[in-house]
Amino acid sequence: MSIGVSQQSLPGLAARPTTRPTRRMPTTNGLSDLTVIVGPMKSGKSLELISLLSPLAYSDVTHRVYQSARHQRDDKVTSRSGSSLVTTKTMSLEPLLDDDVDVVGVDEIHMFDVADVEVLGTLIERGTRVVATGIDLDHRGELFAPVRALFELGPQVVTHRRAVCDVCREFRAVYTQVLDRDRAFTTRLAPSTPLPDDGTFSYEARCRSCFVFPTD
Ligand SMILES: Nc1ncnc2c1ncn2[C@@H]1O[C@H](COP(=O)(O)OP(=O)(O)O)[C@@H](O)[C@H]1O
Ligand SMILES: Cc1cn([C@H]2C[C@H](O)[C@@H](COP(=O)(O)O)O2)c(=O)[nH]c1=O
Repeated sequence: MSIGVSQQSLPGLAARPTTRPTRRMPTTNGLSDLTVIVGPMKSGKSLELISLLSPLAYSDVTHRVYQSARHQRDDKVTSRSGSSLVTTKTMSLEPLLDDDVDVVGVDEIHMFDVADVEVLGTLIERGTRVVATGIDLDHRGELFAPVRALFELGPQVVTHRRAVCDVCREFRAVYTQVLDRDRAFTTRLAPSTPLPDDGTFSYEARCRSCFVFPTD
């Protein structure tokens, strides 16, 4: 025979605390601990970052968006499709360690240093949700060191975006071709060299067949 007895009525059992934990985990639009968005230029990385983070402006979720100050095309995260985010430009992510927000967005992660990615790792351990975007492959077609460091943090969500190849028009561009006066720039610069987008070079999204790899 079973007798239905509520826990509260059992002698000797202390009443359960009804107060909530002090640090409330906010609802963050389904954001994981670390979300990484990569792909060539023009593949919609900024568009996706804006789509994920712009609704937070209407919520109680504390958040900030950073972009490398080495990126000179815009003064904030701006998608070619037109939308943008309020953004702080910075050379280093270290000052983020003095802040405590629920969500951090970082654009142009490939223009930061590996030490900056370590800062993101610390924030994630503290419970901050991080969304980082940038191009994964450099002018040589090789992985940027900070992007590699980001993958080594074990992101819960990785989105690899493709663009339309600016040469053959197939929707399979994974590389970014750097052009110097309309000709493929084939000099092999030092790994992870940030390149300006101020008119010095122009850039095309290209597929594996159309990308010109460095020759020297
Ligand atoms: N070659 C291309 N392939 C895909 N989209 C392109 C291309 N050229 C221009 N666009 C436009 O750019 C938008 C994506 O731009 P953006 O969000 O700034 O990308 P990213 O941040 O990856 O450089 C697309 O939605 C499309 O409107
Ligand atoms: C190929 C390549 C590009 N960059 C720079 C050029 C731009 O400032 C950004 C990418 O801009 P996006 O449209 O927001 O993707 O990166 C670079 O530094 N190094 C490179 O090899």
